[in-house]
Amino acid sequence: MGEPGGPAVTGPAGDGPSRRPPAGGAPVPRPPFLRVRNLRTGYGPARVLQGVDLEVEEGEMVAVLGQNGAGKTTLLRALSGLVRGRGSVGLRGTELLGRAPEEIARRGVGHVPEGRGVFAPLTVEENLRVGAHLRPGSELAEDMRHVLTCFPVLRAHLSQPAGSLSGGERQMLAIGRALMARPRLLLLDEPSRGLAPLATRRLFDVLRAISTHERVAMILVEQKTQLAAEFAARSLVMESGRLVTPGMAGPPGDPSTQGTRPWHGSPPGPGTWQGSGPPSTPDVWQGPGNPSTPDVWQGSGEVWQGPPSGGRSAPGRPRPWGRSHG
Ligand SMILES: Nc1ncnc2c1ncn2[C@@H]1O[C@H](COP(=O)(O)OP(=O)(O)OP(=O)(O)O)[C@@H](O)[C@H]1O
Repeated sequence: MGEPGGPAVTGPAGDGPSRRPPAGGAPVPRPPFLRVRNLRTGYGPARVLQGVDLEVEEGEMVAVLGQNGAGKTTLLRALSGLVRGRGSVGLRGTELLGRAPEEIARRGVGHVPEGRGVFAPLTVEENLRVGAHLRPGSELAEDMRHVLTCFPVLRAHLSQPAGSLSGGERQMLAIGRALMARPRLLLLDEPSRGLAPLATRRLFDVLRAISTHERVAMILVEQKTQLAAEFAARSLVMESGRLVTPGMAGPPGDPSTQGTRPWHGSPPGPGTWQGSGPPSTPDVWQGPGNPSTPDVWQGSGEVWQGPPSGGRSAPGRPRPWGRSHG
């Protein structure tokens, strides 16, 4: 069951990274397009997600990698409301947890599940129309044109049953059907499954173009890790029910986050925290030892040693801890 009374997600939706500053003041950071906090869920007594934290910006493609059974599919299901979660999932400032899957879809979340889910007896065109059932009819022709521009190969098969398509064509149809709903966030579960490397590259090219030019955020669950990492703006790994960034060091003494990022919580002692990332995807470091007064470190591709000996460090101001190595 979701937690409607969970942490409030506030702030207006919009395009830029920050709101207009109050007269004479610094810009107020806008909440990220998607902000997931401490998301937990499972199946019956089995806990799968143990506290996922994730932020995705508008138009950003994030790859989620990890071992079989790590919980990647479960994460996508929780985000689209197919399994109930606890914690917080904020989309453009609106809490999604506790809402029905159809309402989440209506709010702009498209989910392409694993396995090329298409309606095999329906034609390609009928499948696409089904995808548009949440949208006004007058836009259907325009959306259809758009999808066929993204996946021109489907045009030749419009009146053919979807069940007769090749694996790659079915995958394109499944994604095309999701696009018909004009999602702002697209959840893609192993879209490359069964595709040859060249076909995967072509598909990822199309996805990246959609994310870049139409500002559709994407969470791409993939087993083809290298290729996914090449196309995505960021890669995260599902580990022990949490999302971590490969190659980043957490606070020493915390085995659950050792060598990983992001990390939230009180550090057990001075150590090294490594962060990186473009300014549009700030890294948050909370501490030291007092979660109520978080320090915010905004990533700049540098590596900083910490934690600070005390006090807060605002972005752009000198930090009380030094740069260690780059
Ligand atoms: N419907 C379900 N009922 C019970 N357990 C489930 C269900 N779906 C998944 N699980 C279990 O939840 C855990 C996570 O599964 P999930 O499918 O999310 O992993 P995954 O990372 O996507 O794996 P893969 O890469 O193999 O697809 C696994 O242990 C799996 O057996």
